[in-house]
Amino acid sequence: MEIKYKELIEATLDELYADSKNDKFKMIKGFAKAVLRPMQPIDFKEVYLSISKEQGEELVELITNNNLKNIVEFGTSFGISTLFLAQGVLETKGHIITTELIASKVQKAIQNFERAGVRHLIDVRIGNAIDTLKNLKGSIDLLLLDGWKDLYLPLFELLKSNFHKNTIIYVDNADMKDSQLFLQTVGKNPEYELQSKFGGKVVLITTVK
Ligand SMILES: C[S@@+](CC[C@H](N)C(=O)[O-])C[C@H]1O[C@@H](n2cnc3c(N)ncnc32)[C@H](O)[C@@H]1O
Repeated sequence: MEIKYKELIEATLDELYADSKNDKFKMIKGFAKAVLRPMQPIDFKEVYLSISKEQGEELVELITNNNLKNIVEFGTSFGISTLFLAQGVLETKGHIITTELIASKVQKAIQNFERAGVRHLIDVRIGNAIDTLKNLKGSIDLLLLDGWKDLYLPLFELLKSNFHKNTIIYVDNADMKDSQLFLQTVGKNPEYELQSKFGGKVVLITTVK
């Protein structure tokens, strides 16, 4: 990766991680809004909810070690995970489609991609992932699932025809209830293999070879 990109991405990530230190307080506000009704993404419009730095660094390795080029991400938030994906595809000469429901988050994510010098690698889609990823053309090498967990199964079904025998599906927050239901369903299919990482926080789904 050119030094120019490496420095810009790392500087942007450092700033974003520093800012995300306030997530805990902002999350309490989000939970408070959801006392009398189910939680909604808008309740967390100020919150990063990002993957950890260790996860991000491992994602970069996953992309470069497996030469993954066509990447789709569900759940952009402010773009932390997308910036790690960008580090990977700078090496493999790939590109990223990422999608986020909350327009204000998308605006900030785009600013972050511009600051990091990688906007040209990222197709950012605003709206419900079920709509924005409908009729997706081309194959997917890596699908990162990191949005609302009840959509993991419908999105997996929607995008299944874009998978190939080496596609990797990265499931974040795999230990949450809805993710577990999704993984139980996929795990029943003998075509797929599940590998747990980060103490069960992440599961990688691959095709049995
Ligand atoms: C856990 S956060 C993503 C964090 C991000 N991947 C990172 O590591 O920086 C989940 C995001 O998914 C978004 N989201 C929830 N439901 C969605 C939907 N139906 N379509 C698109 N995005 C959605 C939320 O607004 C939230 O920003």
